[in-house]
Amino acid sequence: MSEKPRIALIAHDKKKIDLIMFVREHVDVFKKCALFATSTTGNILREKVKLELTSFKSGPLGGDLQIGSLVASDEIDFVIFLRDPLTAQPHEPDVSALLRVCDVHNKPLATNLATAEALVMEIRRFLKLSDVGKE
Ligand SMILES: O=C(CO)COP(=O)(O)O
Repeated sequence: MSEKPRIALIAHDKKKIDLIMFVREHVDVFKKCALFATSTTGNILREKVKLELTSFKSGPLGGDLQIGSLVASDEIDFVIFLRDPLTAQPHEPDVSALLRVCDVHNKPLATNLATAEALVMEIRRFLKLSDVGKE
């Protein structure tokens, strides 16, 4: 892992509120990381949590593939992708491609909140941050 963990944050529309609440809860961690996001997810996190992120195109317009490309070139360490398993996505092939490339390159990937919590615990340990002072 690089000195500053590099994390991609993505959420499908029905999961965006869950992601905002999750990121708020662990904002002390996320502030110490380099963050990447798809367009709408990034805009919402910037507005609601005041985080700095590098954002790419919206998922349906190729953003998942752009993030997948960073995973393939080892420019991302963790992916938190709260996907909506109950709604058909027009860009499902792109979603699958991103999940696949994470497996190909053995990148930690959380697709639900329970796993995202486990990933953040690991990042806290890496950053030597306790969870006592978290918001
Ligand atoms: O669709 C997405 C992931 O597949 C997310 O894209 P947005 O962040 O632009 O909504």
